[in-house]
Amino acid sequence: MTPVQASTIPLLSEHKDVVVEAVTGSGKTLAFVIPVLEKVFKVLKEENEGFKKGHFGAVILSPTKELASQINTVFENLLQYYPENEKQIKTQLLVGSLGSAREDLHTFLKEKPQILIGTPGRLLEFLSSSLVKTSSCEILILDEADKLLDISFLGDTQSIVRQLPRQRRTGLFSATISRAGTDVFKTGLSNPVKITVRSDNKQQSSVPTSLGLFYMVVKQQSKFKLLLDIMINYRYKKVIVYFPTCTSVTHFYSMFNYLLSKSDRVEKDELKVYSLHGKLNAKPRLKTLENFSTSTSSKSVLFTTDVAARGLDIPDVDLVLQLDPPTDPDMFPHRCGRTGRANKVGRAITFLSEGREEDYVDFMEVRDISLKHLDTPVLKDEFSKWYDTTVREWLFQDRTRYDQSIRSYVAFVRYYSKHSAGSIFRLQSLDYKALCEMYCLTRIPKMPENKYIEDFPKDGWLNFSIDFDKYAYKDKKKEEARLHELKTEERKKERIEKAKKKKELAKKNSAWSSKKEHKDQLGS
Ligand SMILES: Nc1ncnc2c1ncn2[C@@H]1O[C@H](COP(=O)(O)OP(=O)(O)OP(=O)(O)O)[C@@H](O)[C@H]1O
Repeated sequence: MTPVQASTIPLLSEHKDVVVEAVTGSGKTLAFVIPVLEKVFKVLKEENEGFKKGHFGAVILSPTKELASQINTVFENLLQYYPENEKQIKTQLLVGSLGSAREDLHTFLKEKPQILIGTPGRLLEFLSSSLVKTSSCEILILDEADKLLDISFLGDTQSIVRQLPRQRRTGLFSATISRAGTDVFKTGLSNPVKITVRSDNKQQSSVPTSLGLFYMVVKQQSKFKLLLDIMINYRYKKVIVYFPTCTSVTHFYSMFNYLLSKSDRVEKDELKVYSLHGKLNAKPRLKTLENFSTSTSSKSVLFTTDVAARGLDIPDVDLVLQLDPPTDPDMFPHRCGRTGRANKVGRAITFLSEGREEDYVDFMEVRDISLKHLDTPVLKDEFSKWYDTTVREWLFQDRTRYDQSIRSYVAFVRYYSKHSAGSIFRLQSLDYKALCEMYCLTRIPKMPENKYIEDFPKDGWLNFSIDFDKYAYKDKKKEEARLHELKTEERKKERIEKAKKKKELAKKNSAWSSKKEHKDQLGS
């Protein structure tokens, strides 16, 4: 057993509620999976009939579908070794958009699972059915409990807690549970034992010693270029890259694939890219995660957002790279903790934009997270030129890409304004022109934040311009609509121009005729 398992399993299996804080990758999942199995096993042994129809014995709550699915897999892996002659223990995964709530209910009544694993929204919907009886529930687990108790989930989590019997065990788990403060008691804990497992390095509170935390100071416009350079030139095998928003994942995923296809420094299929974010449906999300986890390419990289920051246990990730720090500093150790798990060595590198963002290092130090400086690799001129040309080539192939760039840029500015460390990540200090360059924009989009831009270029145009009238969509229907709109616009302009000319002429004529009239009057 790992230390957290050795401390937690005996307590939770017996009669204690627990609040467990242990570094990322320290084995918290098995620390609750085993007690849950023991509790269910006891009921099956002691009561001949087992659980009555519509009843279940345990609930495990997780903030994301991916994590819920992973926990379900850990149960399934263990249950493979469960004796066949015993009454079978079954689990059911309850997460939104995998199937309908009705289908979930149907499966529950048919399969009679004793352990329910799900996300708060779907679980709440499920429990609201009169066919589901909660009175036999023996144990409730909140994995990533501080997240489940934050503002986004608290309402649902508490509604679930209220529906379960008071006489039950409760276990709260997270690498950052302290952040939840006294909110932990909103889960109906009774006399809990707090278990804390820190890293050997006393200075790091929530990440293990095997995980090296680094930062690089990078020019805003070079971030993605640098990422590509690192992916091509360094020997990392499995990498997770955190992007600020869902739109930026989509945008850079497409761009990255194009750059790879055009690069003569990467063999075909040598480097495989995956994308995962919260705006994708549950099925493709889970599939992507599985494909990335089992990828056999010599290098694999997952572009994602905070949706894949907590709890995910993907084997052999050796680098986590953050293009920008998360808006919530509590997310930082979770993102980094996707590598350096279970005593394996891992590295997490965070890009900080040159200037004020460098203060983030001291800010994290106060939170017991020490980041070491790494020299930023120098990009070769030849590579840089190739990158710029290839990116423009990609951009001009389809106008949709430009629209996407604008959306990503705007979403980034919104994201930036949400940083809880507002004195470091200031909208006033953002280098908007460099940001436009990174997001492949030739013109600064109209936004209220433009007031912070010194030397605002004429009409917002940056170093190169595009003839937007000729910039086409690849999609035929979209292009037809654009051309139609363009024509309508041209006609409208012509009409306005004509009307203007007519008015001017009328004015001229009236001036002339009134002058003539005046002269005539003088003459007479
Ligand atoms: N007793 C053990 N011996 C060896 N490996 C273990 C043991 N317990 C767990 N592991 C492995 O350690 C890895 C990390 O475990 P787990 O995902 O439970 O970590 P965690 O503490 O929940 O991390 P996080 O805070 O990121 O959610 C897993 O791959 C798991 O299989």
